[in-house]
Amino acid sequence: MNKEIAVLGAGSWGTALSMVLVENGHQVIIWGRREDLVQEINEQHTNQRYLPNVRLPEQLKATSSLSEAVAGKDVVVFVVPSHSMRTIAKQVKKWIGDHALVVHATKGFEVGTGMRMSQVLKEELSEPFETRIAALSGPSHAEEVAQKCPTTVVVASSHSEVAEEVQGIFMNHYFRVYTNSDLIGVEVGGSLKNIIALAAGLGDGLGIGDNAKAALMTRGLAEIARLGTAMGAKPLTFVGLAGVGDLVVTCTSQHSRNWRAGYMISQGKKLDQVLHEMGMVVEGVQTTRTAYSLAMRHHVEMPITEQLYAVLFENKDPEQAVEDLMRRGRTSEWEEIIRSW
Ligand SMILES: NC(=O)C1=CN([C@@H]2O[C@H](COP(=O)(O)OP(=O)(O)OC[C@H]3O[C@@H](n4cnc5c(N)ncnc54)[C@H](O)[C@@H]3O)[C@@H](O)[C@H]2O)C=CC1
Ligand SMILES: O=C(CO)COP(=O)(O)O
Repeated sequence: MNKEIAVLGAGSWGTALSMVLVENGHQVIIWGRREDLVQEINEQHTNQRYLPNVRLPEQLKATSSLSEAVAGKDVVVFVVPSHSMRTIAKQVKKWIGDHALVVHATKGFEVGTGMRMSQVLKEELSEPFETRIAALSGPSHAEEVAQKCPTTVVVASSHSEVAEEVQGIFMNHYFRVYTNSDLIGVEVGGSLKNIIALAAGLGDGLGIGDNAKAALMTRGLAEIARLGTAMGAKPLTFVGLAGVGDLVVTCTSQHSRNWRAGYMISQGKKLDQVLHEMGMVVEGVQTTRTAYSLAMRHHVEMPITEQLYAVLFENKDPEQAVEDLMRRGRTSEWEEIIRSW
């Protein structure tokens, strides 16, 4: 059945997801902060800054009013950067109808608390949304979804009927949606892969080779799974779309902002300059900070994250970071993961 849907966040991902939803016959309104962007979407049917050279469907409406966006909607999709999730949730809670489904497609944790996005939403929206929150994640660059390239994602909720309802709303012939009951694993996998993508971009820029990149991805997955399981995730989730799937695409795609940020740092650019030049959200930077402290809180080793933290925030020489990773003490490949099962 067709739904009335609000998409909050008119960046690349919010715009691409809105296109999917319009394609599926839903009535979609996208909320953006900037009036000029809202006007561009409504009048030119483009979003040149965040999704260049894409023609948006004329049925897609945009607004800069949060109340207009969410009031009376069947589904509210949050696609704002993680740093603004709580503020936006606080602002909209008085307008979201009691019957609405809440979905988020954001990859990251709340800075300071280390909370997952569904936890932030639960805390802000409270009853009666406790059971009606789902997370959408997986290997899905907005640029390719907007071109209708075959894409698979996963929607997770602790309530299977919620995940299945969201699956039905988003799924179509080029956007295949799987369900998963492991909300923690899906959110943690989608967030932590950005750290490894940054490291992969750095490694590629330093020219450390394909063997090293395969090592970063594989050992990266091991540390993602280690922290994830310590946080309550199911290990199998990390070999699924929100784990290895998203890790592969983000470490290898030309579209990845996290990979590009790592590459630019390897060329000697300072972090501030990289973020300024990118002009888009690079979630992996703050996620590195958060994962670094979550690893301490949960007493798990995350050697790649620790080295990236030192490069990003303590001015460590990236080549030294690679050397230090290679000189770590001997260990067994599966020891820690098996211990955490
Ligand atoms: N771009 C992609 O291919 C994908 C992105 N994501 C995730 O989606 C989330 C959003 O990313 P994108 O749309 O790519 O970002 P983007 O960089 O393309 O756009 C960011 C949007 O957020 C808005 N924004 C920035 N600060 C804000 C604030 N304080 N309050 C409200 N809005 C604010 C900007 O105006 C802009 O509309 C991120 O967590 C990202 O990791 C997930 C899957 C794919
Ligand atoms: O999460 C993404 C693809 O699945 C987008 O990654 P970037 O933010 O690195 O572009």
